[in-house]
Amino acid sequence: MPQAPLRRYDLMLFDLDGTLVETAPEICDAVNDTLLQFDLEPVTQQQVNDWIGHGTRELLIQALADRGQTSPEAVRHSDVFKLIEAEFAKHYQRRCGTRSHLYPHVREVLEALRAHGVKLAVVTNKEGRYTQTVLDAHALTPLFDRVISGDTLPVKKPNPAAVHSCMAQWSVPAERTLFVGDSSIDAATARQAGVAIWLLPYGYNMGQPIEACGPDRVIEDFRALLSTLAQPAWV
Ligand SMILES: O=C(O)COP(=O)(O)O
Repeated sequence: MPQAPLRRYDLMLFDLDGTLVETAPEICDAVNDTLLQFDLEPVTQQQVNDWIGHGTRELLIQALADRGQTSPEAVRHSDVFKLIEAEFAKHYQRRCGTRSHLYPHVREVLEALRAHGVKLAVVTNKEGRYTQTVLDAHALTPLFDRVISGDTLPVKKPNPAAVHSCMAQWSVPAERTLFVGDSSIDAATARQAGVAIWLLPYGYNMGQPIEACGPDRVIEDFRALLSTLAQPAWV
């Protein structure tokens, strides 16, 4: 009889920005390219870091509201926003891959998890057009079985729909599913889905300490995920 593979989880879901890839520097570049084009003052890297989490479109709205001294709501409903967003998309496309990089050991760990038969998915609030650009810039697309972006489903994180959808696709129960992220949004998503959550401390958590999110584990090093491969299902 073939032996069941030794692994604690059958499905792992990964946040993108701040978990797999450090993206903030080039997002900041693309935002500031856009602001400059529309005669607005630049924003700082720290502001951009703290705005990451609700999607790149939302981040652009925050930046425009901050620089234009208006509310995000006013930006969202302004006639010119569509035009500015289209320009931003061009800048981001151009900047993507110039100052982003995979965090240490990400590729080797994902490859090892795949080799052990773990299903891997990206669950990000980044819009699909930008997610694809980042994944392609770092040759990550072939490593994932599924990618769910902020606009793939009618709802985004912290709604647990993306997690439930992946669990249903491969018939994996909650106790065999792990979410890996960097923010309170990821923690809330995992909790609402009833799955375990491990957080990396080096990403973007809107300026808050990661321990405050109450994760099952904080892992300093991506290689900690490999420990799940040495465990039988009942651990
Ligand atoms: O683009 C964002 O703001 C968030 O992206 P993330 O969900 O991958 O952290």
